[in-house]
Amino acid sequence: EEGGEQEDSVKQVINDSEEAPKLVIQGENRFGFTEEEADKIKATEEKYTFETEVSRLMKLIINSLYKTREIFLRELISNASDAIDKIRFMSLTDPNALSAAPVLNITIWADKENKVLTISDSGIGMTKKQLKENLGTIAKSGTSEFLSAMEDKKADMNLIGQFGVGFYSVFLVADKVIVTTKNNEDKQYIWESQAVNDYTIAEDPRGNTLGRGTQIKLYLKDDALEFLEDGVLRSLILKYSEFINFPIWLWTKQTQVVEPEIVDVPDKPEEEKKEKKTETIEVPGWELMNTQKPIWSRDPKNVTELEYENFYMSFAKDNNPPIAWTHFKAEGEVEFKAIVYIPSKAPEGLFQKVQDYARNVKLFVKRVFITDEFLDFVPKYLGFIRAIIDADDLPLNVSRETLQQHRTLQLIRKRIIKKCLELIADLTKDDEKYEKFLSEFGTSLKIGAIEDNKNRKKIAQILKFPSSYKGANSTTLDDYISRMKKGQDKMYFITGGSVEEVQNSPFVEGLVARGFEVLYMVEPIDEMLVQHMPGHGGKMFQNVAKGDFKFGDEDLVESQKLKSKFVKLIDHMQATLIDQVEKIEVSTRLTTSPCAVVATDWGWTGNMEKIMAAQAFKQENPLLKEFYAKQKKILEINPNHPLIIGLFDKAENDAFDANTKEMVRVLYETTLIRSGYSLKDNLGYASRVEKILRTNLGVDLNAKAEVNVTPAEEADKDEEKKDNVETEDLFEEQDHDESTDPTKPSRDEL
Ligand SMILES: Nc1ncnc2c1ncn2[C@@H]1O[C@H](COP(=O)(O)OP(=O)(O)OP(=O)(O)O)[C@@H](O)[C@H]1O
Repeated sequence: EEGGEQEDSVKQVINDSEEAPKLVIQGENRFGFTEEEADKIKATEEKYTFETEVSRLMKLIINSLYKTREIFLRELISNASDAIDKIRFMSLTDPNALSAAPVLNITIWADKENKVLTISDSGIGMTKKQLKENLGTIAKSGTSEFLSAMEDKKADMNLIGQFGVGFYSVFLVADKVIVTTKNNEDKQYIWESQAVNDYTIAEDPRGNTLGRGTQIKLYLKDDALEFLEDGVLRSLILKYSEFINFPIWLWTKQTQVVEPEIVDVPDKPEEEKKEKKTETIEVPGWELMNTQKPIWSRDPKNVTELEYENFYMSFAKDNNPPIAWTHFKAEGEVEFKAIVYIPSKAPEGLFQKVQDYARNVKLFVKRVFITDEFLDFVPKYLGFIRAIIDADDLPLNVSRETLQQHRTLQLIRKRIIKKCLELIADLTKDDEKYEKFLSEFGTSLKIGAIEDNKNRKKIAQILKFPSSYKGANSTTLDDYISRMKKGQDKMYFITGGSVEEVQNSPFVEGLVARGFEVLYMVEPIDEMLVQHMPGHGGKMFQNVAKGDFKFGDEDLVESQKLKSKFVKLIDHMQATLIDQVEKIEVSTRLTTSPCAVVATDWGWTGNMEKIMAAQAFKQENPLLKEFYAKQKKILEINPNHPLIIGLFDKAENDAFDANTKEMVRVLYETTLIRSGYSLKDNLGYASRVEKILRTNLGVDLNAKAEVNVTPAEEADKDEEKKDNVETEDLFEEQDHDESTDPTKPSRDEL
């Protein structure tokens, strides 16, 4: 039988060569099946259709012109390693788990003659049920988004592993794939697919040849034969196996030096004996491709930056190197080694719960992978970190569920959180890096300051905000405090939608004119932050858009005088804005703006109103929302502004007519917009502005635009009927098609 010879030679080399590792080859390495076996498979195989999403994915993969198709190997090696991790974990509590195939390894064999690449592992294998679930459906959520992004060419095939569909990348290079698998709980099965809509599963007529594990045979496409070349394969495996904790063996031809037989003829001179040259011959055999010494167990002094980066990119399945990391050994109460990484980019959907487990922390115990299924190992706000923890003293016989509650793990958790915050604090020393970090994870830190009472102080020290002093760059609160003016006892801030918006806010101008610095809180979360963190470093925050705000340099007598001077105007304005405005005050804080709308102490600022309108709040308590929305506001007028002086004159001269009232309304509404609020009556505002425009242009207030429009024609009833009949025919035709052509999708599927 074809290939049988090769199988023999495989074994021989391993047994005979002194150099050969002690290795039991998992599974059979024959090519194909005997005719009898093939017939048996044909007769017993069951056909299944791929889930729609799998077919969609497959279509994308098959038609992909993706250049780096090599990633299929990364995915297969990673799956093999996961499968071995699983059986090794089981063996901790079940001594018989490994007996069917005690040696844990991954083997890769390129068969040039038959154009087949085989990857085998002695991992956990799959039962028939798991085969169907794992290689026929897509379990993980988020895949749909990946598919849409791929279809719109917005995503990269490289990301495939992050979406739990890495296996299907085999179809980048193969047009037929056969998976043979044996799990301890079931028989050996064969899964086969030619990347169309269906796949088959059959019991293996050869029985259990694997012992335990999975063998994947890729029948390579003609344009993918390079992956059988020794050089190509070798460099790829080296690239992807560096951080795999199990031996990966590649079937290669090794060069061996053969010493010439020296026949000791006594009368020949020594030189002649030496002339006989040594020969080199090529011997096929298994070659170990990785060293499997986990990077975290090495001395940090001997690990290069590049190694740390590559390790991160490999285990986190991230294309970008991390922005920072810390590698440490904890001693004392609890002993463990860990590497904590901060990615350079926030993962997709950081604040949404896409999966049950974040899978961002991998726990090993004495180098044995235990789990990455933790429910919030670190608090959610630190959910972006990636960590590897290898503990020495954790009980291995507890279930994964109770493990998380274990005291030792709780201690580890505390240490990891502390280390994370130290790592971030360390980042602050490098301005450029820290700004980059904040643009990705600044919101996370603020959530931390809100939620993590214990660490709030620490987090507050590393928060940064743009300010009137720093412009769009940002300042820490401590730096802000160091620049506070004499007698200033509060940290001034304003909230809003963007730096540009708040920079021009009427509330900021008076402060900036006096030389005070104002913090710009332009993220929606900031409103919540100041509620939970009322101050820092002994200084309270002060919202400059709130009604009670005072500079401290106000002249009470002067302001009383102004109030009496403007009383008539205030009365007129108050009467005009009776429904919207609680009171009107003569402002001391305005310099360049005519007026400003401020929130009462308990009312919402414009920014808060917008946030609440956009959030789930509307479902929670509509009554409360209405209450806040109806809160009347305070209108401050600038006594020095020409517009206000103009209105003042109208009031004093008893000329506060309907037209003036209309202008007051428009002025108020424009001020609402400038102060960050949204209008309740957009149409009313628009028509008031139009009226002012008309008046200024001297156009008749009631003149209408003249346009000629042709009314649409009435539909012809008879024609319509005919059209419908035609459409029905079309459906009938399709029905007919379906019944004759089984490859076409049914209407339901469509
Ligand atoms: N060599 C294997 N041995 C045992 N099970 C496997 C093997 N390869 C794949 N599987 C099973 O098939 C499932 C799907 O594999 P796939 O690579 O598509 O996604 P994944 O490995 O779950 O996701 P990710 O790539 O994010 O780890 C795996 O979760 C695993 O249960």
